[in-house]
Amino acid sequence: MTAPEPLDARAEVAAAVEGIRRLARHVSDFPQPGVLFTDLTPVFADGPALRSIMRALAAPVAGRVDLVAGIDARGFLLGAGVALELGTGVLAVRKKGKLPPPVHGEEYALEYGSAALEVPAEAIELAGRRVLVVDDVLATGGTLRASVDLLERCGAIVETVAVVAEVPGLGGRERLDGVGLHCLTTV
Ligand SMILES: O=P(O)(O)OC[C@H]1O[C@H](OP(=O)(O)OP(=O)(O)O)[C@H](O)[C@@H]1O
Ligand SMILES: Nc1ncnc2[nH]cnc12
Repeated sequence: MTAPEPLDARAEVAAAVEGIRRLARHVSDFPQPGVLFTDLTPVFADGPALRSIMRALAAPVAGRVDLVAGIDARGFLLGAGVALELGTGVLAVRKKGKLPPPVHGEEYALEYGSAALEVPAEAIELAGRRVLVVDDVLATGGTLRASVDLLERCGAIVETVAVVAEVPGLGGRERLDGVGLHCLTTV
């Protein structure tokens, strides 16, 4: 049996979910036919909702991580705020070609295409670091699976993957089998 979350974490999750449900936008056939796109930018533009989200993502791992990894690009909006809540630094996990060499990289497929993510190979010590990975949306799980694999290849210990919203029915949760997943809500 897992220990219950502290009361304040539950309150933050409830406030965050209310903001997400109220403000998230769903757009058909974007960025390509057949995709129902979940746009969280109106949620992040709301001060109280953004604050609740930062706190809700941070609370379960307080004291258990020493680095937050934000995924390019929407995960960047969350990464720095969550890191400030936790008192850690933030790592930008960047799309291919944005970081100077040397880098470690990982290719992946997502709901509407393929891409690659990179982190610095030497400039930041990742071996033994306990990392919280944050992003806005979990869909097929390709992005977060690649992020976890990349960070673990660099010697990091991924404590938890935290996302604001999960798009159900695309296999993302299954793709992250074996990884601690904290998802605030489904959309
Ligand atoms: O679970 P998946 O199928 O991998 O999809 C989820 C990813 O897709 C979106 O990013 P996108 O690649 O569109 O990049 P962006 O943040 O630059 O818009 C989203 O921010 C996640 O990172
Ligand atoms: N349906 C979706 N909505 C928002 N972001 C996504 N990334 C991948 N699939 C997505």
